[in-house]
This record gives sequence, structure tokens and C-alpha cells, in this order.
Amino acid sequence: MRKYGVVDTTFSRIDMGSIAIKVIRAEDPDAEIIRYTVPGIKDMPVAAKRLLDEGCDGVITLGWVGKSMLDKYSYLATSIGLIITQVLTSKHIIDVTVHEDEVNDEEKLKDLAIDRVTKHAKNLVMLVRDGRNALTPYAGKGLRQGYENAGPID
Ligand SMILES: Cc1nc2c(=O)[nH]c(=O)nc-2n(C[C@H](O)[C@H](O)[C@H](O)CO)c1C
Repeated sequence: MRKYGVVDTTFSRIDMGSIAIKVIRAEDPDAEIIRYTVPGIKDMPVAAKRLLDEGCDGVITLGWVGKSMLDKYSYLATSIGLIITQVLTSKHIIDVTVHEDEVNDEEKLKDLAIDRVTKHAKNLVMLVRDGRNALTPYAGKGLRQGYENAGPID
């Protein structure tokens, strides 16, 4: 049975973990989903590693980055940690990150988060369930998560 890991944080201002679980459940109803909530983004790599070590086939992390430079540096550290963890385990960690200053309207920020979580949760299922060519039909299509697709340059 396929197993997915969902890592989210208490720092986040939107319950993205619940959204990810709902989407994964809808896309892959028979799979097991394990959730692991940590205080913030810098705690996500170890949570993802533990889930992968426990047999998850892939993980999605739901991070929220504040507006300060310190927040941005924290995300850079997190991103490096998540990439290293993927290489060490040879498994995907789809990193969903919302930057609080991406848009200056909280309703738009919520819509952005929901769109980004939904699309990347589907990406995770496709990669884990259907493999490395599951997304190939979309290669070069300029897909975006959190806002309109940029579209292909023909
Ligand atoms: C500066 C900073 N910024 C963020 C952030 O933007 N988003 C977030 O989720 N967490 C942040 N944190 C907290 C760290 O990620 C971590 O939770 C603590 O350092 C405890 O290990 C810190 C310390």
C-alpha cells in the first residue's frame, strides 16, 4: 500500500496540512497518509526524513515564510535541508511554501495557498503512484501553482 507523508507547521497561518490530506485522499483513496506537525519550516527536514525512513513513498511539506529577511534566510536553510533529504533518500519531498508577502491581501493569500497545495498534492500523487513520466505530458507547459499558469512559449 502506498504511503504519503504530510509535514506542516504551527507557524503557518493557514491549515495547509488538512487541505493536502483531503486532496491526496481524493486522488489515491486506498493510500495511507501520515501527518507530522512541527513548529516551523526549519523543523520540516527532520520530520520528512523520519516519515521517509518509516516507509513513506513521498512527502509533501507545507511551509509558511514570514516577511523579514531572517524569515527568508530560514527558508533558504530549509530548502537546502529538504533538497539534501531528497537526495539522501532518493524520494520526492514536494516543498509547498507560501511567502506571506507574495500578495498583500489575506483573502488572496488564502486562495494562493489553497491552489498551490492542491496542485502540488496532485503532483506528489502522480509522481509516487504513476512514476517519472506521469508529468511528462505537461512538460514545457509553463504550469504554475498559486496563480495562473504562465503557459507555453510556442
Ligand atoms: C526566523 C524564522 N522564520 C520562520 C518562518 O518564516 N517560518 C517558519 O515556519 N518558521 C520560522 N522560524 C522558526 C523555525 O522554522 C523553527 O521552527 C525554530 O527555529 C525551532 O526549531 C524562524 C526562526
